[in-house]
Amino acid sequence: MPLILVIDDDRSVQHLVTQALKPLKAEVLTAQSADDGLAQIRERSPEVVLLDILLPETSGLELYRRVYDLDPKLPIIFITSVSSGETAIEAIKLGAYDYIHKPLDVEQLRDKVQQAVEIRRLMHEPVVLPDAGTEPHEGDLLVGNSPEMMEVYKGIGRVAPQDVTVLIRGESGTGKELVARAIYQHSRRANGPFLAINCAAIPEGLLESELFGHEKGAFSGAVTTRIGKFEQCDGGTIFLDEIGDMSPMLQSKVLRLLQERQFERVGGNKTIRVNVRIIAATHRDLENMPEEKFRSDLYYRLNGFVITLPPVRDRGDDLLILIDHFLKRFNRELAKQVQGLSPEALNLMMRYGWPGNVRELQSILRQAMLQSTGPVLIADFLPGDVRSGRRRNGGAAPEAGADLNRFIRERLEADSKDLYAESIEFLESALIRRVLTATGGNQSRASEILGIARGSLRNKIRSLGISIDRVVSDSEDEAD
Ligand SMILES: Nc1ncnc2c1ncn2[C@@H]1O[C@H](COP(=O)(O)OP(=O)(O)OP(=O)(O)O)[C@@H](O)[C@H]1O
Repeated sequence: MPLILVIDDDRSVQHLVTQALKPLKAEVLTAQSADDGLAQIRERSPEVVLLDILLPETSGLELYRRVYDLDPKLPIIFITSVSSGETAIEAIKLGAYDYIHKPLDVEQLRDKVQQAVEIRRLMHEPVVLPDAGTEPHEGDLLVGNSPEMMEVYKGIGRVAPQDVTVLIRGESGTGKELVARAIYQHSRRANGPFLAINCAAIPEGLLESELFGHEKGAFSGAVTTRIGKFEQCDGGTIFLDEIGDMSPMLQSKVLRLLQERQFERVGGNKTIRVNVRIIAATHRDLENMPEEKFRSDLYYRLNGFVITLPPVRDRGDDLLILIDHFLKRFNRELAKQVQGLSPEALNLMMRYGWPGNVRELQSILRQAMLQSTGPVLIADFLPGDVRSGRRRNGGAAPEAGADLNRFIRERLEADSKDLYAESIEFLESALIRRVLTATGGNQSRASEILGIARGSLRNKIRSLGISIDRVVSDSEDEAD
């Protein structure tokens, strides 16, 4: 339950905030003076503070500085009136999270508080890299020790202390946000601010102003100047999630920021210089997007350091480790005593393609555990998609990327008598599909890469029953 503190001498504001935040199931603390507010911050450690900018005796800005000294990463939302708008801008420049005008709009208040709670979680909740199998007492553990995940941990370790831009790639739910947080927390900017923007979630027209701010009167509705996230995050780290969904016009503004560290607010002509580290993420295949969708110069600029998260179906036995990890966690959280999965349930989980990756695994296990009554989780509690053995992610991809170990294990369980030939065929099929995906179905290019004659590639494609159209359309689906 989030803990929110309101510091305002006006009891009607305290009451309104308490009522407004009820749907968030938040506990709301109230303070009428600066001293009371500071005392509660020390004693109760709220997650977000709503602070009246016009407090009697102390100015809100002065109190902000004192709160900042106590906890520089505590998100503060100022409650302002139109007449105190300039002070609010000042506060944002000093690093306050946001501000909201009186009379308070309940929906807007709820949204801002929710976002602030999330930002606090991203900044404070530690991401722990695996270390000799110990489970941390707090925070999120990055689970898995497949070679692909080892590369990810190595990448985080290598890039975090360097002050460079990072691009995190991977399908939805593979842990890109977790990796971004880990980089931030292990960086030299760990004590500075961290802000996250999902570029796909904000309408195109609003994103520019959200990121770069705007001047008063820049467009109808711009009644006051607004400080954008880049300016607010000066000295810190910004996580641009789903950067592949950003419009080309904004891409060029981001490119300039990366190259020259400067920009102008919307409708402004004053050049503003900032020092922000960008961590970007995408599930899209940026290099194969047409120029009018994603600028290649930005792609090359972002591509300096890339961390690629593999899909769960390509992580081999990591799936078992992830299942074990979430079983333990949900046993704790849901007060259950599930010890494991029945062989049938486990087999179905291993065969499933996990298109939603770790996030989907988490939610399926949680749902199943909520329903389970005994110590063993049986297949009946798994959703239809998993039970039906459908792979849901387009047919070719799991086969192309599937794990050899898992294949061998399944064939051993099936008591195969031709495992050598079956495994070679499996490998050949996966390899050829993968290379054809990379070349967009171009067989000449694929035969060059593979180092085999075009004729023998054609024969293999035929004998292995590979459909070029299918491979290409599946790779396009993945990019969508
Ligand atoms: N290796 C991992 N170990 C433990 N938990 C993980 C791992 N990877 C992801 N998770 C968990 O899975 C969920 C999804 O992760 P996250 O939000 O980082 O994915 P994402 O790639 O950013 O997703 P999207 O592209 O949809 O935004 C989170 O709850 C995260 O904590």
